[in-house]
Amino acid sequence: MTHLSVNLNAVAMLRNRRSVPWPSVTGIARIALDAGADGITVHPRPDERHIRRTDVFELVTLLRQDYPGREFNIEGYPTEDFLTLVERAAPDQVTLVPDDPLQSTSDHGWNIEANRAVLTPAIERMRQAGIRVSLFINADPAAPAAAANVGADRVELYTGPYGGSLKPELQAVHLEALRETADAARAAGHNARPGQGGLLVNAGHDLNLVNLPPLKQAIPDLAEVSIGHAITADALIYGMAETVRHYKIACA
Ligand SMILES: CC(=O)[C@@H](O)[C@H](O)COP(=O)(O)O
Ligand SMILES: NCC(=O)COP(=O)(O)O
Repeated sequence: MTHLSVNLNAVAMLRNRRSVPWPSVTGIARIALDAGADGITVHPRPDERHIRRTDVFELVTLLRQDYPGREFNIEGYPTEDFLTLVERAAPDQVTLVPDDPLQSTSDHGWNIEANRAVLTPAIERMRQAGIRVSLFINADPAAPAAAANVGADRVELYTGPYGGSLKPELQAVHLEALRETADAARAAGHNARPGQGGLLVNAGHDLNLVNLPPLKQAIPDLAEVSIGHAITADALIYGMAETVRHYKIACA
């Protein structure tokens, strides 16, 4: 089974249109968790355009008090501010993403070799705090070995090119590259940490109910998907609880 982590960025963005506290980010999180979501993901950006620092702490309190065992995943670029926020919130997982603060959304994974000096101490610091580290990577079979070498526990496949491509033949090419990268991750983990198992693989960006099943078929041992944009869009039609139940079936 693949874990479903519901990303609440888009819910926070809707709330932030006005100076009122609704839709409530923690309220929607509760509905998603009651419907069976395995975890919650947020990507607090420096300008707080959607998730605010206060949301991070309210969500961690909600999860720890009322949903023990469900996972909290925080995504972001490893600035000092971000790493301090993550240490204070103590999520289960941090996903390091190479986003420029001005970027409108995530559109690529790490060039790990070129960013070794940024990543190695950040990963070590997060692991010292007892937080699992995942690195956001492109569909590139060389990336998982590099991720294992800088100490990451997992990789998250950037699925934007796959999820966003509307031509089936192009989508098939992207899917094959994702499959090859997941194969490389299993091998990379074994090589970097003999006896401790492969590097687990997460995936996210522009996944939805149509493109998730073929991804699951290509990568049956996919550990986790984090999905926000499509879940929020589907929730406008079906409601959050019903939408989460549909995605849980796709993750089974
Ligand atoms: C890291 C990642 O894949 C992103 O999907 C991100 O969480 C989305 O960020 P925005 O919601 O700000 O577009
Ligand atoms: N890590 C990807 C994520 O959290 C959500 O991406 P999207 O579904 O909003 O594109």
